[in-house]
Amino acid sequence: MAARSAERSPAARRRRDAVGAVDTVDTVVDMDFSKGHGTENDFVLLPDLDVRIDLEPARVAALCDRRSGVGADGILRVAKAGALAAAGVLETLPDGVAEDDWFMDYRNGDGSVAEMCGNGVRVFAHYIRAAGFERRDEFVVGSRAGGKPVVVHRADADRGEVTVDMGAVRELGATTATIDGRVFPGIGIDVGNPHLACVDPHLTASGLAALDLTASPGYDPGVFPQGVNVEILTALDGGAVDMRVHERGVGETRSCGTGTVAAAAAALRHDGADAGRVAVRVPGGEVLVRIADDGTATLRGPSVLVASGVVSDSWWRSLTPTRANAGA
Ligand SMILES: N[C@@H](CCC[C@H](N)C(=O)O)C(=O)O
Repeated sequence: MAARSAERSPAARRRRDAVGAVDTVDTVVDMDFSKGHGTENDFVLLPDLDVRIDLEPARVAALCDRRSGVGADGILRVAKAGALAAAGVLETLPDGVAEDDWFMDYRNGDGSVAEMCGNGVRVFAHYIRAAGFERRDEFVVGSRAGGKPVVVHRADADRGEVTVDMGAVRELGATTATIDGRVFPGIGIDVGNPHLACVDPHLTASGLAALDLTASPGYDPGVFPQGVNVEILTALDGGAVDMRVHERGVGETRSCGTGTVAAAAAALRHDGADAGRVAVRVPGGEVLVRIADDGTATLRGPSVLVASGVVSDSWWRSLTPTRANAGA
């Protein structure tokens, strides 16, 4: 997966040096953060317009830890795409992303980088509006999977509602997932990041709720060499499905935006349709997915900003003694 190896590449370092950009190691003091969620898929948002925060994996994991950190499924660094490229965080600007576009620099809770996060884009867009960084209702949020146009329907201090143009939904073919000791047929789906969506027509909402998703589902690494997010769902009934998800780099989460798009595509395909509108119920709420005839999708749903604060500078520096505390 290109996005994972693009961090701090020699080419990116050369460009950063050429433009005299700041290094991202420990030049930030007392980091501001906000905490938000989209259907209970929760994130720590780090406004970092000058790209000074060193988001090395161990620090991301520590910040996301639910007992010893702030606690979240992932981190959303808030910056402009051009600033991230200048700092060497992005090697190149992804398709459809301009230097002046906002960029959601997403990290999973285990510190790994992922190409895209559908709920993250919704919360990111709500946050930059609520925080006053952006005034428009329609703009592009960059991700490693390309530019994602958003429409902000509502952006109050705490509540938001956002539609994301998720772009192309690409089927990767039939495969299986092993969940809770059972093998489920499913299809691989690329929504910018990899998914394996399994529709089980015999599954009821209560049967779905009873499945044990604590262990990582089994999958074919030949089909998903970079790992995969696995969705298990009921068949379409009255335009809606129930879904649970086990996310790559996180574990079970209460919602996954890209996962709901993959689930909607799989549910429609199971019904013999290519396009349509699907309400996807997840443990953390409900979102609406529309898949168009041209194979692109939109995702609409709520966003909530619940808190803001400051990360202790001494705690943050204590996380990486070899770098942050060198000489201290
Ligand atoms: N929760 C996200 C997806 C986050 C990335 C995923 N875990 C991966 O590694 O691909 C969403 O809302 O889409």
